Amino acid sequence: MITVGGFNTSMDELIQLEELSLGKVHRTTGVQAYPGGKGLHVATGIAALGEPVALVGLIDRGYRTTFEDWLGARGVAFHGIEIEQPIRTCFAIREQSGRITEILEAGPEIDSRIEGELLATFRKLADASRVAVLSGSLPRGISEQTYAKLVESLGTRCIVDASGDPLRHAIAAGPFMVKPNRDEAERWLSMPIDGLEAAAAAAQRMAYEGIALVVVSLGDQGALAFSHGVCLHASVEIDACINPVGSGDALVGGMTVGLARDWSFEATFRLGVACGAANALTGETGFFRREDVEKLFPLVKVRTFPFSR
Ligand SMILES: O=P(O)(O)OC[C@@]1(O)O[C@H](CO)[C@@H](O)[C@@H]1O
Repeated sequence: MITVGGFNTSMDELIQLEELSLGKVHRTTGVQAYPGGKGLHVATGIAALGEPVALVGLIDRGYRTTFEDWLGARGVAFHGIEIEQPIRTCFAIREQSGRITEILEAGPEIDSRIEGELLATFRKLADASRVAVLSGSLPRGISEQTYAKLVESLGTRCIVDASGDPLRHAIAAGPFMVKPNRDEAERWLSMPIDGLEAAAAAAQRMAYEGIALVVVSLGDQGALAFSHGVCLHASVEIDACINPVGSGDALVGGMTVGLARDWSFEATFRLGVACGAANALTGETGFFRREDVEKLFPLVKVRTFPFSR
C-alpha cells in the first residue's frame, strides 16, 4: 500500500472567464467544483495507475459524504479527520487564452487534538506502507516542522512536495524524494532559476542535503531529476493543454508508483512526466486518464542532462 498525507484538503473551484481584469466585475462562462488539495490529487493519480492507496486529510461534516463517494469511486481509501470548521476553498481562474490564476485559501486552524489524530492516523498507515507521500500546505496551527518530524520518525521511504518553511525543514530531515516546482526551488535557494542549467544546479544542491531523488517540475519545459550524480531532463509534447492545475501532483503520483514498484530511475521519471502531461489533457483539476498515460509514456523524451558543477 501507499499512504498519502494530504492534510489540508480543499474544495477546488475552477472558474472560467473571458478575460480577467483586476478591479473589474466579471461574469463567469462556467464553474466546476471538485474535491482537491495536492495530496488528494496524488492519491487519485496513484489509484488511477492501479496501486492501493490511502489518503489522510481533514474533512468537515458537510463534505464528508462528497469526499468519501468521490474518492471511493476512484479507488482511494479516505481517512478523513473531522473538524468543526469548513475545509478551505481554492480557486483557479481560467481565461479564454488558457492563462490560469490561482487563489488559495489558507484553510481552518486546527487544535492539538485534531493534529494528534491526523498525525497518529498518518503514522499508523505510513508505517505499514511501501512509500509515504507528504503533499501540500500544512493546516494552520500545525508546526512547520511537521513534515520534517514525520520524515525522521517513519521507517518508510518518504516523498515530500511542499513549499516554504515546511519544505526547508523537510529537506534538512533527508526524505527519499522531494519535488519542488521552479518557484519553490527558487525560494529554497534564494536565487532565480532562469533555465535548465540553474534548475539542475538547484536539484544537485538539494540532493547534497542527503536526498536520493530530487525532481524540479518546470511546467511546459518538462522536469529535471537528479539522483546519485545523474541528472535527467524529460518532456513530452501534448496536443492541447486544457487544465494544467495539478500536473505537479500527477507527476508525484506517477513517480510514487514507479518507486513502489521498484522501477529504474529513468522509468520512474518517465512515468511521472507522462502523468503530469496527461493531467493537462483533461478539464478536471488534478485528474488524468490511465489510457492517456499509456499513450504518452513511450513518447516522453528522457535524456541525460549534461551537467557538472
Ligand atoms: O495550498 P496547497 O496545498 O499547497 O495547494 C493547494 C492547491 O493549489 O493544490 C492543488 C493543485 O496543485 C489544488 O487542489 C489546490 O488548489
